[in-house]
Amino acid sequence: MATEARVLLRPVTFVTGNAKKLEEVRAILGDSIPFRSLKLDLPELQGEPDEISKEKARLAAIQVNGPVLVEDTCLCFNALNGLPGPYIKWFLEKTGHEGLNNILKAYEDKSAYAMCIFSLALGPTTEPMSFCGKTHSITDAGVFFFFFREDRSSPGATDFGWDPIFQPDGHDQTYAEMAKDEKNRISHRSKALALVRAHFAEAGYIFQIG
Ligand SMILES: O=P(O)(O)OP(=O)(O)OP(=O)(O)OC[C@H]1O[C@@H](n2cnc3c(O)ncnc32)[C@H](O)[C@@H]1O
Ligand SMILES: [Mg+2]
Repeated sequence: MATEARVLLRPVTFVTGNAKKLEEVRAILGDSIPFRSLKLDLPELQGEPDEISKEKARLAAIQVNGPVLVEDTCLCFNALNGLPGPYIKWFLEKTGHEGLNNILKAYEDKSAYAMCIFSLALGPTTEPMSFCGKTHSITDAGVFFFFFREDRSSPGATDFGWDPIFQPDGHDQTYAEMAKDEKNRISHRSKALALVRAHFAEAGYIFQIG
C-alpha cells in the first residue's frame, strides 16, 4: 500500500441502513477504531458475497468521498450450496422465519452458517479490502430452526432479522435468546471485526482529521 494511503484525513464512516447492525458494530468496536456512522440504504446487489461487499464499499466511498467501512451479511444453507446467502434479506422479508424453515424441511442437512463480510475502502479510487467472519449453526441435532419448537418458551428478542432461528454450534440458545454481549463475543460479525481491527493495528493508519 502506498505510504500516502496510510494517512486518513477523515474518520472512517461505517455506512449501513440497518440500525441493529450499527448497534452491534458500536458494541464490538468500542473506541478501538475511530469511526462515525452514516445511514444510507445502499443497493442490494447480486453476485458472490465478497464482490457484493466490495461493490458496496466502492459505492459508499463515492458518496462519502472518504474512507468507508460497509458490511454485507449472508445466511447460507449448506444443503443449498450457500443460498439464500446474500439474498437472505428478501427471503426473510417475503417468506419469514417459517418459510425459511420450510425450505430446509426438504433436506436432511439443515446446517447453515452466518457470514459477515466487511469491506474497507480508503477512498473512492482505492480498491476495497475485505474481512470475512463465519459462525456455523448447530448440526448435531439435525435441526436448524427452533423458532416453532414447543420446548422453547420464548423466541427471545425478535427485533433483529433471523436471530430467533439461528442457533450457533456449541450453544444451547439461539442468537435471539442469548445475551447481547454473548452474541457479540461469538458472532459472524465479531469474527469479521476482529480481522478489521487487526488490519488497523498492522496498517498503522494515521488520522489527520482537520
Ligand atoms: O444497509 P445494509 O448494511 O446493507 O443493511 P441490510 O439490513 O440491508 O443488511 P444486508 O443487506 O447485509 O442483508 C442482511 C439481512 O440479514 C439480516 N441480518 C444481518 N445481520 C444479522 C444478524 O447478525 N442477525 C440476524 N439477522 C441479521 C438483516 O436484517 C438483513 O435482513
Ligand atoms: Mg443491504
